[in-house]
Amino acid sequence: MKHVRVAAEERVPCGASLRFDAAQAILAAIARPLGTESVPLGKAGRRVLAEPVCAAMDIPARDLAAMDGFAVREADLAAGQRRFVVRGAAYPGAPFHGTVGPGEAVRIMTGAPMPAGADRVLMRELVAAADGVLTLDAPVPAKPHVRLRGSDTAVGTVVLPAGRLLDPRALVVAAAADTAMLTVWRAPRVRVIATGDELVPAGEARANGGVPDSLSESVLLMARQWGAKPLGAVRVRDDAALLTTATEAALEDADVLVLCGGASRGDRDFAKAALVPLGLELAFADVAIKPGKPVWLGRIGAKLVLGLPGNPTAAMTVARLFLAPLLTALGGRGAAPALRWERVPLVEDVSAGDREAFLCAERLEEGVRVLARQSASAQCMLAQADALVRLPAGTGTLSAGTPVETLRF
Ligand SMILES: Nc1nc2c(c(=O)[nH]1)N[C@H]1C(S)=C(S)[C@@H](COP(=O)(O)OP(=O)(O)OC[C@H]3O[C@@H](n4cnc5c(N)ncnc54)[C@H](O)[C@@H]3O)O[C@H]1N2
Ligand code: MOO
Repeated sequence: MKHVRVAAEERVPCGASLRFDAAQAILAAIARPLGTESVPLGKAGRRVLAEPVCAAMDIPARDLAAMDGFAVREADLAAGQRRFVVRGAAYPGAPFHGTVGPGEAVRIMTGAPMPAGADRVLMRELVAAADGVLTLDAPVPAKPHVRLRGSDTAVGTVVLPAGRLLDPRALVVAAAADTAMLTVWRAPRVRVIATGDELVPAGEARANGGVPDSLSESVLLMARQWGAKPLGAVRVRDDAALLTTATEAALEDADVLVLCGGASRGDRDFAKAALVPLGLELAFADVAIKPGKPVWLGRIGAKLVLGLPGNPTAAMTVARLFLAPLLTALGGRGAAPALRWERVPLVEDVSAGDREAFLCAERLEEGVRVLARQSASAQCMLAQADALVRLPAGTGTLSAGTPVETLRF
Protein backbone atom coordinates (compact mmCIF):
# COMPACT_ATOMS: atom_id res chain seq x y z
CA MET A 1 0.00 0.00 0.00
CA LYS A 2 1.56 3.28 -1.09
CA HIS A 3 1.08 6.44 0.96
CA VAL A 4 0.61 10.00 -0.13
CA ARG A 5 3.29 12.11 1.62
CA VAL A 6 2.19 14.11 4.72
CA ALA A 7 4.41 16.64 6.50
CA ALA A 8 5.42 15.62 10.04
CA GLU A 9 4.03 18.82 11.59
CA GLU A 10 0.55 17.89 10.37
CA ARG A 11 0.55 14.84 12.58
CA VAL A 12 -0.42 14.95 16.25
CA PRO A 13 1.21 12.81 18.94
CA CYS A 14 -1.71 10.43 19.66
CA GLY A 15 -1.05 7.38 17.49
CA ALA A 16 0.48 9.52 14.72
CA SER A 17 -3.00 10.67 13.69
CA LEU A 18 -3.43 13.45 11.22
CA ARG A 19 -5.03 16.75 12.19
CA PHE A 20 -8.54 17.32 10.90
CA ASP A 21 -7.63 20.40 8.87
CA ALA A 22 -4.66 18.59 7.28
CA ALA A 23 -6.93 15.70 6.29
CA GLN A 24 -9.37 18.18 4.76
CA ALA A 25 -6.55 19.80 2.80
CA ILE A 26 -5.48 16.42 1.40
CA LEU A 27 -9.07 15.65 0.46
CA ALA A 28 -9.49 19.00 -1.29
CA ALA A 29 -6.26 18.45 -3.24
CA ILE A 30 -7.36 14.99 -4.41
CA ALA A 31 -11.00 15.70 -5.23
CA ARG A 32 -10.85 17.28 -8.68
CA PRO A 33 -14.04 17.66 -10.76
CA LEU A 34 -14.80 14.59 -12.84
CA GLY A 35 -15.43 16.22 -16.24
CA THR A 36 -18.37 17.84 -17.96
CA GLU A 37 -21.41 16.77 -19.90
CA SER A 38 -24.31 18.44 -21.64
CA VAL A 39 -27.73 17.64 -20.21
CA PRO A 40 -31.27 18.79 -20.98
CA LEU A 41 -32.79 21.29 -18.57
CA GLY A 42 -35.21 18.69 -17.25
CA LYS A 43 -32.32 16.49 -16.11
CA ALA A 44 -30.10 19.29 -14.82
CA GLY A 45 -31.69 19.79 -11.39
CA ARG A 46 -29.16 19.56 -8.50
CA ARG A 47 -26.25 19.47 -10.93
CA VAL A 48 -23.52 22.13 -11.01
CA LEU A 49 -22.89 24.39 -13.98
CA ALA A 50 -19.50 23.90 -15.62
CA GLU A 51 -20.16 26.79 -18.00
CA PRO A 52 -22.13 29.96 -17.39
CA VAL A 53 -25.63 30.38 -18.80
CA CYS A 54 -26.16 33.50 -20.91
CA ALA A 55 -29.52 34.93 -21.86
CA ALA A 56 -30.27 33.70 -25.38
CA MET A 57 -32.67 36.61 -25.86
CA ASP A 58 -33.77 39.77 -24.12
CA ILE A 59 -35.92 38.97 -21.07
CA PRO A 60 -38.69 39.72 -21.65
CA ALA A 61 -38.26 39.40 -25.39
CA ARG A 62 -40.81 42.15 -26.10
CA ASP A 63 -42.77 44.81 -24.21
CA LEU A 64 -45.51 43.11 -22.19
CA ALA A 65 -48.53 44.22 -20.20
CA ALA A 66 -47.89 44.05 -16.46
CA MET A 67 -51.59 44.21 -15.52
CA ASP A 68 -54.98 43.14 -16.86
CA GLY A 69 -56.70 46.17 -18.39
CA PHE A 70 -56.54 48.25 -21.55
CA ALA A 71 -53.56 49.19 -23.66
CA VAL A 72 -53.66 52.86 -24.69
CA ARG A 73 -51.34 55.58 -25.92
CA GLU A 74 -49.48 57.75 -23.40
CA ALA A 75 -49.73 60.68 -25.79
CA ASP A 76 -53.55 60.44 -25.73
CA LEU A 77 -53.62 60.59 -21.92
CA ALA A 78 -51.19 63.52 -21.90
CA ALA A 79 -53.49 65.33 -24.32
CA GLY A 80 -56.46 64.85 -21.96
CA GLN A 81 -58.17 61.98 -23.85
CA ARG A 82 -60.42 60.02 -21.42
CA ARG A 83 -62.68 58.11 -23.85
CA PHE A 84 -61.37 55.32 -26.09
CA VAL A 85 -62.83 52.98 -28.68
CA VAL A 86 -61.89 49.36 -27.92
CA ARG A 87 -60.46 47.74 -31.08
CA GLY A 88 -59.81 44.20 -29.89
CA ALA A 89 -58.07 42.06 -27.28
CA ALA A 90 -54.52 40.82 -26.58
CA TYR A 91 -53.56 37.68 -24.64
CA PRO A 92 -50.11 36.26 -23.79
CA GLY A 93 -50.56 33.52 -26.38
CA ALA A 94 -52.71 35.53 -28.82
CA PRO A 95 -51.37 39.04 -29.39
CA PHE A 96 -53.34 41.85 -31.04
CA HIS A 97 -51.80 42.29 -34.47
CA GLY A 98 -53.11 45.73 -35.39
CA THR A 99 -51.88 49.16 -34.33
CA VAL A 100 -53.51 51.21 -31.59
CA GLY A 101 -54.31 54.60 -33.07
CA PRO A 102 -55.26 57.89 -31.40
CA GLY A 103 -58.39 57.51 -29.25
CA GLU A 104 -58.18 53.73 -29.43
CA ALA A 105 -57.64 50.99 -26.83
CA VAL A 106 -57.10 47.20 -26.77
CA ARG A 107 -58.25 44.91 -23.96
CA ILE A 108 -55.06 43.33 -22.67
CA MET A 109 -54.16 40.61 -20.16
CA THR A 110 -51.08 40.41 -17.95
CA GLY A 111 -48.15 39.05 -19.98
CA ALA A 112 -49.64 39.85 -23.39
CA PRO A 113 -47.37 41.66 -25.87
CA MET A 114 -48.13 45.37 -26.04
CA PRO A 115 -49.82 46.12 -29.37
CA ALA A 116 -48.00 48.48 -31.70
CA GLY A 117 -48.77 52.09 -30.89
CA ALA A 118 -49.73 51.46 -27.25
CA ASP A 119 -47.29 52.22 -24.46
CA ARG A 120 -49.25 51.97 -21.24
CA VAL A 121 -51.90 49.86 -19.57
CA LEU A 122 -54.87 51.19 -17.61
CA MET A 123 -55.85 48.62 -14.96
CA ARG A 124 -59.35 47.37 -15.62
CA GLU A 125 -60.60 48.29 -12.12
CA LEU A 126 -59.86 51.99 -12.82
CA VAL A 127 -61.92 52.26 -16.00
CA ALA A 128 -65.49 51.67 -17.18
CA ALA A 129 -66.01 49.72 -20.39
CA ALA A 130 -69.38 49.34 -22.10
CA ASP A 131 -70.48 48.85 -25.71
CA GLY A 132 -66.94 48.86 -27.00
CA VAL A 133 -66.13 52.20 -25.38
CA LEU A 134 -63.75 52.76 -22.48
CA THR A 135 -63.89 55.75 -20.15
CA LEU A 136 -61.40 56.81 -17.52
CA ASP A 137 -62.93 58.86 -14.71
CA ALA A 138 -60.16 58.39 -12.16
CA PRO A 139 -56.93 60.45 -12.26
CA VAL A 140 -54.32 59.07 -14.68
CA PRO A 141 -52.21 56.59 -12.68
CA ALA A 142 -48.48 57.22 -12.42
CA LYS A 143 -47.33 53.74 -13.45
CA PRO A 144 -47.45 52.69 -17.12
CA HIS A 145 -47.76 48.98 -16.12
CA VAL A 146 -45.56 47.82 -18.98
CA ARG A 147 -42.64 45.38 -18.61
CA LEU A 148 -40.17 46.70 -21.15
CA ARG A 149 -38.20 44.41 -23.46
CA GLY A 150 -34.87 43.51 -21.84
CA SER A 151 -35.85 45.11 -18.51
CA ASP A 152 -35.08 41.85 -16.64
CA THR A 153 -31.88 41.32 -18.60
CA ALA A 154 -30.43 41.86 -22.05
CA VAL A 155 -29.48 39.15 -24.54
CA GLY A 156 -25.95 37.84 -23.92
CA THR A 157 -25.87 38.68 -20.20
CA VAL A 158 -24.50 35.96 -17.89
CA VAL A 159 -27.53 35.00 -15.80
CA LEU A 160 -25.98 32.00 -14.00
CA PRO A 161 -22.22 31.75 -13.38
CA ALA A 162 -20.17 28.57 -13.72
CA GLY A 163 -20.15 26.72 -10.41
CA ARG A 164 -23.79 27.57 -9.65
CA LEU A 165 -25.81 24.73 -8.19
CA LEU A 166 -28.91 24.19 -10.30
CA ASP A 167 -31.48 24.49 -7.54
CA PRO A 168 -35.14 25.24 -8.29
CA ARG A 169 -34.49 29.00 -8.44
CA ALA A 170 -31.59 28.57 -10.85
CA LEU A 171 -33.75 26.39 -13.13
CA VAL A 172 -36.22 29.28 -13.43
CA VAL A 173 -33.39 31.52 -14.61
CA ALA A 174 -31.97 28.94 -17.05
CA ALA A 175 -35.37 28.31 -18.61
CA ALA A 176 -36.19 32.03 -18.75
CA ALA A 177 -32.91 32.50 -20.63
CA ASP A 178 -34.31 30.06 -23.22
CA THR A 179 -31.68 27.39 -22.55
CA ALA A 180 -32.47 23.81 -23.57
CA MET A 181 -29.11 22.18 -22.79
CA LEU A 182 -26.77 22.95 -19.91
CA THR A 183 -23.09 22.10 -19.53
CA VAL A 184 -22.70 20.63 -16.06
CA TRP A 185 -20.04 18.78 -14.10
CA ARG A 186 -20.51 15.03 -14.08
CA ALA A 187 -22.16 13.90 -10.83
CA PRO A 188 -19.96 11.49 -8.88
CA ARG A 189 -21.33 7.93 -8.92
CA VAL A 190 -21.22 6.34 -5.50
CA ARG A 191 -21.38 2.77 -4.30
CA VAL A 192 -21.36 1.58 -0.72
CA ILE A 193 -19.96 -1.62 0.73
CA ALA A 194 -20.89 -2.45 4.32
CA THR A 195 -18.63 -5.08 5.88
CA GLY A 196 -19.42 -7.37 8.76
CA ASP A 197 -20.49 -11.00 9.23
CA GLU A 198 -23.14 -9.74 11.62
CA LEU A 199 -24.89 -7.40 9.21
CA VAL A 200 -28.33 -8.25 7.82
CA PRO A 201 -30.97 -6.18 6.06
CA ALA A 202 -33.19 -4.14 8.40
CA GLY A 203 -36.21 -6.22 9.29
CA GLU A 204 -34.35 -9.54 9.50
CA ALA A 205 -32.17 -9.03 12.57
CA ARG A 206 -34.58 -10.15 15.30
CA ALA A 207 -35.29 -13.37 13.47
CA ASN A 208 -31.72 -14.44 12.82
CA GLY A 209 -29.71 -12.74 15.56
CA GLY A 210 -27.86 -10.41 13.22
CA VAL A 211 -27.32 -6.66 13.41
CA PRO A 212 -29.38 -4.44 11.10
CA ASP A 213 -27.20 -2.74 8.50
CA SER A 214 -28.09 0.83 9.37
CA LEU A 215 -25.46 2.54 7.24
CA SER A 216 -25.82 1.43 3.62
CA GLU A 217 -29.02 3.24 2.72
CA SER A 218 -28.25 6.21 4.89
CA VAL A 219 -24.82 6.78 3.30
CA LEU A 220 -26.39 6.49 -0.17
CA LEU A 221 -28.99 9.07 0.82
CA MET A 222 -26.33 11.40 2.16
CA ALA A 223 -24.41 10.97 -1.10
CA ARG A 224 -27.53 11.95 -3.03
CA GLN A 225 -28.05 14.98 -0.79
CA TRP A 226 -24.57 16.20 -1.67
CA GLY A 227 -24.99 15.89 -5.42
CA ALA A 228 -23.90 12.31 -6.14
CA LYS A 229 -25.62 9.62 -8.12
CA PRO A 230 -26.07 6.67 -5.76
CA LEU A 231 -25.61 3.39 -7.61
CA GLY A 232 -26.28 0.96 -4.78
CA ALA A 233 -24.91 -0.85 -1.77
CA VAL A 234 -23.85 -4.40 -0.94
CA ARG A 235 -23.03 -6.18 2.29
CA VAL A 236 -19.86 -8.24 2.35
CA ARG A 237 -18.73 -10.72 4.99
CA ASP A 238 -15.52 -10.19 6.95
CA ASP A 239 -13.44 -11.97 4.34
CA ALA A 240 -10.58 -10.16 2.64
CA ALA A 241 -10.90 -12.01 -0.67
CA LEU A 242 -14.63 -11.33 -0.88
CA LEU A 243 -14.01 -7.68 -0.10
CA THR A 244 -11.37 -7.42 -2.83
CA THR A 245 -13.77 -8.90 -5.37
CA ALA A 246 -16.67 -6.70 -4.25
CA THR A 247 -14.50 -3.58 -4.41
CA GLU A 248 -13.31 -4.41 -7.91
CA ALA A 249 -16.90 -4.88 -9.02
CA ALA A 250 -18.05 -1.66 -7.32
CA LEU A 251 -15.31 0.40 -8.95
CA GLU A 252 -16.26 -0.74 -12.43
CA ASP A 253 -18.88 1.99 -12.63
CA ALA A 254 -18.51 4.02 -9.42
CA ASP A 255 -16.24 7.05 -9.02
CA VAL A 256 -16.37 6.79 -5.26
CA LEU A 257 -16.67 3.75 -3.06
CA VAL A 258 -17.65 4.21 0.57
CA LEU A 259 -16.52 1.28 2.64
CA CYS A 260 -18.25 1.01 6.01
CA GLY A 261 -16.57 -0.86 8.85
CA GLY A 262 -13.45 -2.93 9.14
CA ALA A 263 -11.45 0.27 9.47
CA SER A 264 -9.95 -0.38 12.86
CA ARG A 265 -7.54 -2.92 14.32
CA GLY A 266 -9.73 -5.98 14.95
CA ASP A 267 -8.74 -9.46 13.75
CA ARG A 268 -11.28 -9.16 10.95
CA ASP A 269 -10.84 -5.48 10.07
CA PHE A 270 -9.72 -5.97 6.48
CA ALA A 271 -10.98 -2.82 4.78
CA LYS A 272 -7.63 -1.34 3.77
CA ALA A 273 -5.64 -4.56 3.49
CA ALA A 274 -8.16 -6.14 1.13
CA LEU A 275 -7.72 -3.26 -1.30
CA VAL A 276 -3.92 -3.47 -1.49
CA PRO A 277 -4.00 -6.07 -4.33
CA LEU A 278 -6.09 -3.56 -6.30
CA GLY A 279 -3.36 -0.91 -5.96
CA LEU A 280 -4.72 1.13 -3.06
CA GLU A 281 -2.79 4.34 -2.45
CA LEU A 282 -3.65 5.74 0.97
CA ALA A 283 -4.13 9.51 1.12
CA PHE A 284 -4.70 9.46 4.86
CA ALA A 285 -5.77 7.12 7.62
CA ASP A 286 -6.52 7.84 11.26
CA VAL A 287 -7.52 11.42 11.86
CA ALA A 288 -7.17 12.92 15.34
CA ILE A 289 -10.89 13.41 15.89
CA LYS A 290 -13.56 11.92 18.08
CA PRO A 291 -15.57 10.06 16.99
CA GLY A 292 -14.37 8.66 13.70
CA LYS A 293 -10.63 8.40 14.20
CA PRO A 294 -10.31 5.33 11.90
CA VAL A 295 -11.63 7.26 8.85
CA TRP A 296 -9.38 6.84 5.81
CA LEU A 297 -9.22 8.00 2.21
CA GLY A 298 -7.47 6.23 -0.63
CA ARG A 299 -7.15 6.07 -4.38
CA ILE A 300 -7.31 3.07 -6.68
CA GLY A 301 -6.33 4.44 -10.08
CA ALA A 302 -8.70 7.31 -10.77
CA LYS A 303 -11.27 6.02 -8.27
CA LEU A 304 -11.57 7.15 -4.66
CA VAL A 305 -12.35 5.04 -1.64
CA LEU A 306 -13.51 6.55 1.64
CA GLY A 307 -13.38 4.24 4.62
CA LEU A 308 -15.81 4.90 7.45
CA PRO A 309 -15.63 3.32 10.89
CA GLY A 310 -18.39 0.83 11.52
CA ASN A 311 -19.82 2.47 14.62
CA PRO A 312 -22.87 4.19 13.13
CA THR A 313 -22.75 7.62 14.76
CA ALA A 314 -19.01 7.78 14.10
CA ALA A 315 -19.66 6.71 10.51
CA MET A 316 -22.35 9.33 9.91
CA THR A 317 -20.27 12.03 11.57
CA VAL A 318 -17.27 11.40 9.36
CA ALA A 319 -19.46 10.89 6.31
CA ARG A 320 -20.80 14.41 6.90
CA LEU A 321 -17.29 15.76 7.49
CA PHE A 322 -15.49 13.94 4.63
CA LEU A 323 -17.94 12.39 2.17
CA ALA A 324 -20.01 15.57 1.74
CA PRO A 325 -17.03 17.80 0.80
CA LEU A 326 -15.51 15.03 -1.30
CA LEU A 327 -18.71 14.85 -3.36
CA THR A 328 -19.22 18.59 -3.75
CA ALA A 329 -15.59 18.93 -4.86
CA LEU A 330 -15.80 16.05 -7.36
CA GLY A 331 -19.06 17.56 -8.58
CA GLY A 332 -17.43 20.90 -9.44
CA ARG A 333 -18.33 23.10 -6.45
CA GLY A 334 -15.22 22.67 -4.34
CA ALA A 335 -15.43 21.48 -0.75
CA ALA A 336 -16.62 24.77 0.75
CA PRO A 337 -20.41 24.34 0.26
CA ALA A 338 -20.29 21.22 2.44
CA LEU A 339 -18.25 22.86 5.17
CA ARG A 340 -20.14 26.02 6.03
CA TRP A 341 -19.27 26.40 9.68
CA GLU A 342 -21.30 28.93 11.62
CA ARG A 343 -20.52 30.29 15.06
CA VAL A 344 -23.51 29.58 17.27
CA PRO A 345 -23.72 30.11 21.05
CA LEU A 346 -23.89 27.05 23.28
CA VAL A 347 -27.07 26.83 25.33
CA GLU A 348 -25.43 24.58 27.94
CA ASP A 349 -21.89 24.13 29.27
CA VAL A 350 -19.73 21.59 27.41
CA SER A 351 -16.38 20.05 28.32
CA ALA A 352 -13.80 19.37 25.64
CA GLY A 353 -11.61 16.27 25.76
CA ASP A 354 -8.04 15.65 24.72
CA ARG A 355 -8.95 14.94 21.07
CA GLU A 356 -10.70 17.34 18.72
CA ALA A 357 -14.39 16.42 18.92
CA PHE A 358 -17.33 16.68 16.57
CA LEU A 359 -20.37 16.29 18.74
CA CYS A 360 -23.96 15.58 17.80
CA ALA A 361 -26.08 18.58 18.66
CA GLU A 362 -29.44 20.14 18.05
CA ARG A 363 -30.11 23.65 16.84
CA LEU A 364 -32.52 25.63 18.99
CA GLU A 365 -33.82 29.19 18.61
CA GLU A 366 -31.42 30.43 21.25
CA GLY A 367 -28.34 28.52 20.12
CA VAL A 368 -26.98 25.00 19.86
CA ARG A 369 -27.30 22.24 22.45
CA VAL A 370 -24.78 19.40 22.47
CA LEU A 371 -26.71 16.18 23.06
CA ALA A 372 -26.11 14.31 26.28
CA ARG A 373 -24.41 10.89 26.21
CA GLN A 374 -22.31 11.19 23.07
CA SER A 375 -21.39 7.76 21.77
CA ALA A 376 -19.82 6.60 18.52
CA SER A 377 -21.92 3.44 18.54
CA ALA A 378 -25.24 5.01 19.58
CA GLN A 379 -27.80 5.34 16.82
CA CYS A 380 -31.09 6.63 18.22
CA MET A 381 -29.51 9.96 19.14
CA LEU A 382 -29.24 10.68 15.40
CA ALA A 383 -33.01 11.24 15.30
CA GLN A 384 -32.44 14.44 17.25
CA ALA A 385 -29.08 15.56 15.90
CA ASP A 386 -29.27 18.21 13.20
CA ALA A 387 -25.87 19.78 13.81
CA LEU A 388 -22.28 18.93 14.60
CA VAL A 389 -20.37 21.07 17.07
CA ARG A 390 -16.60 21.26 16.65
CA LEU A 391 -14.69 21.39 19.92
CA PRO A 392 -10.92 21.79 19.65
CA ALA A 393 -8.89 19.54 21.93
CA GLY A 394 -8.02 20.74 25.40
CA THR A 395 -10.22 23.82 25.60
CA GLY A 396 -11.58 22.72 28.99
CA THR A 397 -15.16 23.60 29.87
CA LEU A 398 -16.94 26.01 27.57
CA SER A 399 -19.79 27.80 29.32
CA ALA A 400 -23.27 28.47 27.96
CA GLY A 401 -23.22 31.47 25.65
CA THR A 402 -19.77 30.67 24.20
CA PRO A 403 -19.95 30.66 20.38
CA VAL A 404 -18.85 27.33 18.88
CA GLU A 405 -18.24 26.21 15.31
CA THR A 406 -21.41 24.46 14.13
CA LEU A 407 -22.20 22.59 10.94
CA ARG A 408 -25.62 21.51 9.68
CA PHE A 409 -25.72 17.71 9.94
N1 LIG B 1 -7.79 -1.71 19.43
C1 LIG B 1 -8.57 -0.80 18.88
N2 LIG B 1 -9.87 -1.03 18.77
C2 LIG B 1 -10.67 -0.11 18.22
C3 LIG B 1 -10.13 1.11 17.80
C4 LIG B 1 -8.75 1.33 17.90
O1 LIG B 1 -8.21 2.38 17.53
N3 LIG B 1 -8.01 0.33 18.44
N4 LIG B 1 -10.97 2.04 17.28
C5 LIG B 1 -12.33 2.01 17.76
C6 LIG B 1 -13.11 2.93 17.01
S1 LIG B 1 -12.79 4.58 17.26
C7 LIG B 1 -14.13 2.54 16.20
S2 LIG B 1 -15.13 3.71 15.48
C8 LIG B 1 -14.41 1.18 15.92
C9 LIG B 1 -14.61 1.07 14.40
O2 LIG B 1 -14.12 -0.06 13.94
P1 LIG B 1 -14.35 -0.64 12.50
O3 LIG B 1 -14.43 0.39 11.47
O4 LIG B 1 -13.34 -1.67 12.34
O5 LIG B 1 -15.83 -1.21 12.59
P2 LIG B 1 -16.31 -2.70 12.80
O6 LIG B 1 -15.40 -3.36 13.73
O7 LIG B 1 -16.53 -3.27 11.49
O8 LIG B 1 -17.68 -2.41 13.52
C10 LIG B 1 -17.76 -1.68 14.70
C11 LIG B 1 -19.21 -1.72 15.20
O9 LIG B 1 -20.07 -1.12 14.27
C12 LIG B 1 -21.10 -2.01 13.85
N5 LIG B 1 -21.35 -1.82 12.43
C13 LIG B 1 -20.47 -1.94 11.44
N6 LIG B 1 -21.06 -1.70 10.26
C14 LIG B 1 -22.35 -1.45 10.52
C15 LIG B 1 -23.47 -1.14 9.72
N7 LIG B 1 -23.36 -1.07 8.37
N8 LIG B 1 -24.67 -0.94 10.31
C16 LIG B 1 -24.78 -1.03 11.65
N9 LIG B 1 -23.74 -1.31 12.47
C17 LIG B 1 -22.55 -1.52 11.92
C18 LIG B 1 -20.54 -3.39 14.11
O10 LIG B 1 -21.54 -4.33 14.26
C19 LIG B 1 -19.74 -3.14 15.38
O11 LIG B 1 -20.60 -3.14 16.49
O12 LIG B 1 -13.39 0.35 16.38
C20 LIG B 1 -12.95 0.62 17.73
N10 LIG B 1 -12.00 -0.35 18.10
O1 MOO C 1 -13.97 7.20 17.09
MO1 MOO C 1 -14.74 5.69 16.97
O2 MOO C 1 -15.09 6.35 15.51
O3 MOO C 1 -15.01 6.21 18.51
O4 MOO C 1 -16.24 5.21 17.36
